[in-house]
Amino acid sequence: MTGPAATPALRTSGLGKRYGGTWALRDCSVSVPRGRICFLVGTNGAGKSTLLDLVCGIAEPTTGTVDVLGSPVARGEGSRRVSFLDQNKPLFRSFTVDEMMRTGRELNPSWDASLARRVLAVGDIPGSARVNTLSGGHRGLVALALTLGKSADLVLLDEPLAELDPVARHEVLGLVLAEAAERELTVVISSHTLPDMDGVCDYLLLLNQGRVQLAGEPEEIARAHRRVTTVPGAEDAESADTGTESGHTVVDSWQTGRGSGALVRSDGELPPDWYPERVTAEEVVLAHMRNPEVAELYTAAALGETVTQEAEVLS
Ligand SMILES: Nc1ncnc2c1ncn2[C@@H]1O[C@H](COP(=O)(O)OP(=O)(O)OP(=O)(O)O)[C@@H](O)[C@H]1O
Repeated sequence: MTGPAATPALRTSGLGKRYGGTWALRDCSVSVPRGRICFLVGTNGAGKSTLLDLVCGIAEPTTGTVDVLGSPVARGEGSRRVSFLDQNKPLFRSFTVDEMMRTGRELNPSWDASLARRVLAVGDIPGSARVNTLSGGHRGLVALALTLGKSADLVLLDEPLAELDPVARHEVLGLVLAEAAERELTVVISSHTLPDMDGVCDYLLLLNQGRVQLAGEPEEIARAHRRVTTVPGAEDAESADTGTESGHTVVDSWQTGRGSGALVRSDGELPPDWYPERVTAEEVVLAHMRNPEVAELYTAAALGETVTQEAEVLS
């Protein structure tokens, strides 16, 4: 594919951010195609907010570049095509909800009042309510209404669901999904709630200690892994040879009552006395979160221009 549709929504190349002596993000080279709902996951301090700050130009990279919808991002240069919901959900607290929405409309020529209203309706939030009288979850919905109302092509949401109850979370994700289906909207959602990915997420970015560890379509990533169990006397999954020569990598392993278990990345045959089962993307993410030393894995669509030599690529 060539032309604008082939231009990724987001592309980073060798992107890094150092604060003092600490790299918050390092060697990040990934591509997110347009029209995806991408979950950005990782343990606390993994670099998720740092990546979002770099993508929307709030922070300046120490190394590398970011391109959004084919154009390079420069620090402080907000784009009408990108909308960002900060983790702290900044709002004018003395404004009413209606006044906040009016501000959104005045600042954004392509303001989508209907979408903003639908987000507020999730919490039944009255327009006359003052922001400082709302609950944390409802303030989050007001901030989300402002972010989605901007009608941007790339929406970055930093932990938008954290304070929402499960029903509201489900409804908000439904709205995002419907909006993405209707136009070629790309949404990057930073989240710690892995079950929320199910049925919504069609792209996954896992950061671990400031590095990309998994990137691409969750089904492909899940298909590249197996949960194996062994019985007493079989080759122990915990101490098995791993690496490219053996055709599989043990990502995580544990002892069971009768043998051992492991989550393995495999592109070859497994030992005959290992019993493999399919896994979900959520299980794969959890296993990698616990094991930051495991090499990166990219699907073909996620591959940036430069990746480290150890990285594995699914074709
Ligand atoms: N302004 C800053 N000054 C110094 N260090 C920072 C700054 N911002 C982030 N960091 C550090 O960078 C690392 C990554 O932080 P970041 O906020 O990006 O992580 P995160 O994945 O969003 O975490 P969480 O899930 O807890 O929100 C952390 O070690 C953090 O302490």
